[in-house]
Amino acid sequence: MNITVIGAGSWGTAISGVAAARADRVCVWSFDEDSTKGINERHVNPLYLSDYTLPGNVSASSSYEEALRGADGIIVVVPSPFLRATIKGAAPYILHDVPVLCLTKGIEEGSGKLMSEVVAEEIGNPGRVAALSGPNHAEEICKGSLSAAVIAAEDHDVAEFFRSLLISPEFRIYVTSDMIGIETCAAVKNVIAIVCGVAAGAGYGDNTLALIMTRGLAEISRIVHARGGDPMTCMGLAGMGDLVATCTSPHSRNRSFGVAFAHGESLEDYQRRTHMVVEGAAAARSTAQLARSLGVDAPITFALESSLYQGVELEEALRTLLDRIPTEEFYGLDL
Ligand SMILES: NC(=O)C1=CN([C@@H]2O[C@H](COP(=O)(O)OP(=O)(O)OC[C@H]3O[C@@H](n4cnc5c(N)ncnc54)[C@H](O)[C@@H]3O)[C@@H](O)[C@H]2O)C=CC1
Ligand SMILES: O=C(CO)COP(=O)(O)O
Repeated sequence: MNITVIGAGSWGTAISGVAAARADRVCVWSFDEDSTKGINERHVNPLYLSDYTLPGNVSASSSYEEALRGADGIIVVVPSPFLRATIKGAAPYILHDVPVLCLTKGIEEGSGKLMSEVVAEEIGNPGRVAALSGPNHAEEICKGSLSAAVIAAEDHDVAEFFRSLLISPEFRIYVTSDMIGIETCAAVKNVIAIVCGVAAGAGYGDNTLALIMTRGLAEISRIVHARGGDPMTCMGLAGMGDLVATCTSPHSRNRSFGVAFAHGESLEDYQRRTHMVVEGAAAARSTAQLARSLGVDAPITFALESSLYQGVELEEALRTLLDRIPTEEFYGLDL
């Protein structure tokens, strides 16, 4: 079986190694020529997870045509800001019935579309597109550290195809049909993780962290419900599981950026310094747009959006949050 992974960042590199255990051949499409060269010559991606040696049946290419030739299954894992353009470029080489699994976490700005919806729009035949999410820091997955994820698909056979490709004793994979739920959780938890980082950077304690995570989960649930997903999904791996991992882990780029932002570093400087994506920064804007269009109250997201993009000082954004009068613990959804 031949698998193509589109995207050679940290998660693309780690998932290539996971897929290589069952596939005969894995070919990674990489935007960066240095990654392509490193993987083909030394089985190492010099830009991401550079201390991880990929299995010998993983190769790389910067050509869509070459990377996608003969693919029996495709995994898409490019950061959300580049997803549509990348899939548009790859689409002519993707056959109509090949199953596709989307690992990107985000919401498209402007359209409010989920990542699998963007992929399906560009390649057609939406029933063959699935999504995977969960608490899965690439740094731990590539070391075989015990983890779990959930795959969502409309078509159970598509979910099973990818589950049997990726499952192992170290990587437990559950399935669900709630694509909206898991993909919305995946995008919005990154926003909440930045705010947790901001609070930690500003000197707040663990009670505050728990407060932001819990009210963040309520915010995510309201958006999932309004978008047509199942709020119970928020209690699972893609919801609470990933929220806990991202809001507390030193591996999280979103949390780390929040800490740096509280200390005065700009988003641009942080991304240049780390050359990694901070998905929650893009998601703060796209989630806020989506919440407004759905008429959902999303105060934590609105506060981050205002200080990242509308020139509102961080202290003022936090004060706006704290000035809210606590009322009913749950509102706006049928939990
Ligand atoms: N890193 C992780 O542990 C996890 C990441 N994810 C998600 O996976 C997705 C990919 O993230 P990472 O692999 O972490 O990325 P990364 O931050 O490690 O790397 C950035 C990637 O963007 C690529 N890139 C830069 N400019 C580009 C362009 N113009 N067009 C196309 N690609 C370009 C780079 O080549 C590189 O592959 C994100 O949505 C992220 O939220 C999900 C679970 C775990
Ligand atoms: O989604 C992730 C872990 O599940 C990765 O989170 P960060 O992008 O914050 O590192």
